[in-house]
Formats: sequence, C-alpha cells, structure tokens
Amino acid sequence: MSAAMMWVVSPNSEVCNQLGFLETTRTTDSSNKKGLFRLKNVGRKHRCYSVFNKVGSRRTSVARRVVANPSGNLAISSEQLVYDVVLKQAALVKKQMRSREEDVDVKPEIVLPGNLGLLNEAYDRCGEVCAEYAKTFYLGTLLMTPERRKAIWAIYVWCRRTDELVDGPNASHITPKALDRWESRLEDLFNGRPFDMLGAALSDTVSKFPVDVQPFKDMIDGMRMDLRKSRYENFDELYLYCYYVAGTVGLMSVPIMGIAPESNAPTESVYNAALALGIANQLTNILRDVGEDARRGRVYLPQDELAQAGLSDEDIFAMEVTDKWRSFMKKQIHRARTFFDQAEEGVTQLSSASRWPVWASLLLYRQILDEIEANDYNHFTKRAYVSKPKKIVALPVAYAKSLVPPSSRKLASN
Ligand SMILES: CC(C)=CCC/C(C)=C/CC/C(C)=C/CC/C(C)=C/[C@@H]1[C@@H](COP(=O)(O)OP(=O)(O)O)[C@]1(C)CC/C=C(\C)CC/C=C(\C)CCC=C(C)C
Ligand SMILES: [Mn+2]
Repeated sequence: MSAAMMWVVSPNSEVCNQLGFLETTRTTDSSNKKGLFRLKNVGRKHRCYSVFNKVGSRRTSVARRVVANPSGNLAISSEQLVYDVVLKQAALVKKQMRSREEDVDVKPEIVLPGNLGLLNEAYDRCGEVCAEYAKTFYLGTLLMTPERRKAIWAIYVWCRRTDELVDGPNASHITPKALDRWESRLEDLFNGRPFDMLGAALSDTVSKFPVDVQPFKDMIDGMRMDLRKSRYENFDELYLYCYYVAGTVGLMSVPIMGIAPESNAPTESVYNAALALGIANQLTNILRDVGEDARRGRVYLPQDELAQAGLSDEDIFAMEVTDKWRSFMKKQIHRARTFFDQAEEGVTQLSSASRWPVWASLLLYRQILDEIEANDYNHFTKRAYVSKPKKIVALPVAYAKSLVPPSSRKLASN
C-alpha cells in the first residue's frame, strides 16, 4: 500500500462514520479502483471513492474540505463526497463531446421496425405519466427537442417510480431487499436489458445520452436511507440525503438538457448548479412538509440546529408556532434560498430550449418559501402552495429569463 493510500484509508473510515455507520473495513476486492468500503453493520457497500480519486492531483482540494468531526478526528464532508460525483458526471459529458468532435466511437444505431413502435409507445406512456403528475413541468418539456423531451420524461418516470416505492400505496411492504431488486433492474436496463416498458424508454435514453448510472444508484440509496433513518443529526447528514433524493435529479438531467454551445462556463460549474437546484428543491420540500412528516414520526430538520434554537422534536410534534420556531425557520429558509441563488447562474448556461422549464421549476419552487413566510411559518397545519394566479405570472417571467443567453463571464467551478 502506498503512502498516499495510507493517508487516505484512515480518514476514510471517519467519512463512513460521519455518514452514520459505526464500523468500516476496506473491501478486499483488489480490482476495485474506486475505494469501495464494506460497512459491517449494514452489510452493504458504500462508495467513498472520492478519496481515492483525490490521491495525487487534487490532494490539496481534499485537504481544504477535510473537516474535524466532534471527536476531533478528520472527516470529509458530504459536500466533498457529492462534489466528486459532480466532477465525474462533468467529465463524462466532456469525453462524449470530444469523441463526437473526433468522430470516433460512434456506433450506428440498429433499430428493428417492430421495436421502434414499442419504444415510441413506451415514451408516450412516460409522457402521459409526466403530464398526470407534473403538468407545468410537462408543458415546459414540450419546448425541448423531441429527443430531449422523451429522454426527460423517461428519467422523470423512473424517479417517480423510485419515490413511489417508499412513498406510494405499497410503501409499507417495501424492504431493503425490494430496493436491491430495483437496483439490479436498473443495472439491467443500463446494460440494454429493461424489465418492462417504462424501463425500455430509459434504457433507450441512457444508450443515447451520456448519462451515468451513479446518480440513479444514489437515488436508490436515498430511499434506503429513508427506510432506516428518521432523524438527521446535522446539516451534513441532511445534505447527503438531499443529494441522494434530489441533487441526483439535476445530475441526471443536465446531460439530456445540454449546455448551450455558446456557454464558456466550466462543465462542472453547470453540474454544480444543477446539484444546487435539486438540494434547494428538497430543502424546500422538507420545510413545506414539516407538519406532514411529523405526523409520520419523521423530522428531517437538523437536530443540532434545532437544539441550538432551543427546540426539540417535542416542539415540532406540539405543532405550535412560537418565536423560537419563527427564528429557526428564517434561518432554514435563508439556507434554501442560498442554494436557489447558486443554481440560478447555471440555468442560463443550459441549451436555450431547456432553460424555460428549469426557470419555471426554480421560480415556482422558490415561491413556496415565500408562502411559508406568508403563512407566518405555520406549515404544521397549513400547506404552503403557490396559487394558480401566481403560477400564471411566473411562467412568462421564466420565459423572459430563458431568453437571456449565457454571458461570457465565467462561473466559479465550485
Ligand atoms: C444547471 C441547472 C440548474 C440545471 C437544471 C437541473 C435540473 C433539471 C434540476 C431538477 C431538480 C429537481 C426538479 C429535483 C427534484 C427534487 C425533488 C422534488 C425530489 C423529490 C424527492 C423525494 O422527496 P419527498 O418524498 O420528500 O417528496 P414528495 O412528498 O414525494 O414530493 C422526489 C420526489 C424524488 C423524485 C423526483 C422526481 C419525480 C422529479 C424528477 C424530475 C425530473 C427528472 C425532471 C427535472 C426537470 C425539470 C425541468 C424540473
Ligand atoms: Mn416522496
């Protein structure tokens, strides 16, 4: 084992500890270049590959993000772990763009006439599901090129189905085993062997666009987390959950939506913005649904921040709007807005036809935060929602914003 690896191994078990697990060992699989760690107490693998990727060229960057945990040991933040997925996704797209330029590696597409009909049917069905669950978003996709629109529908449907496993009518029967099965079906469809019709649409999508399987797997991990965890010690833990269930959506979508040819922003900065939009949306979801989640015995708000504000789970279950609650909520809303702000610059870098649906979703979701404020932070018994007239106003605003082309100013990559 090299000295560099030694440097990595010891803090890495702390990473896994920080993610809520107790005992970790390095996997014995010597072919594993990504540094998979087997978590003894849950009997499954968790990827801590960022650390291995960092040995060498980006070591200083890791050091910058290494933080001390409460026991004084070194640990790597969830933000760093997630940022490495961002870099990997960005690199994949760059690689595909290069191979297109060099005209290598382009496989002729062989589609049998019978299969094409079935495939079109599969995509149409994805479009119908999308229209049923997310009308505004569906309308937005109609502005995209047909290929991109169909691909986004296929991804939407896979995400919806994944969420339904833990939140849908059969959720009480869902076990970690069922999620393992869902993951193996995911692997199959990435290998061109879809299990069903809706999966066939996604299988076709991932064969055409430079979409990586990692964010999909991570979303399933988020659902696993939801099954076993109902409290989050601090924002670092919550950030990881938000990445899993929502940041991943941003990473899945950018390869489809495409970056504007005139954009000169670093690819990873666009992915970072997409990640931020997912995180912002999920934080907003969490703030909006505090009452609903409490009724299911779940508290997604960081426990340490609640304690600092003089609040506890009991105050949430009591569902009383107090001054302590208001001031706590102001800080949470401020944090969610910061993530929306981070996302904003990235939207402009997207290809022109993809900007409108993203702006619309950003503006509409962000307004939920305004509604929470307007309800005087009583989201225990009132559900904050954006009224139809406000939605109607937001859509042309989103359209006007989508006309703004990428500026020549460079985005910070992190
Ligand atoms: C550069 C840049 C800014 C690019 C844009 C990137 C982009 C398109 C980001 C999209 C972010 C987004 C919409 C994230 C979804 C967040 C979300 C709401 C996640 C929900 C998770 C579970 O939450 P929970 O169970 O607490 O909530 P419910 O009560 O169940 O609502 C999800 C439900 C996960 C499943 C996610 C989806 C079904 C949405 C998938 C959406 C797409 C694939 C399309 C995204 C495209 C646009 C234009 C918004
Ligand atoms: Mn859900």
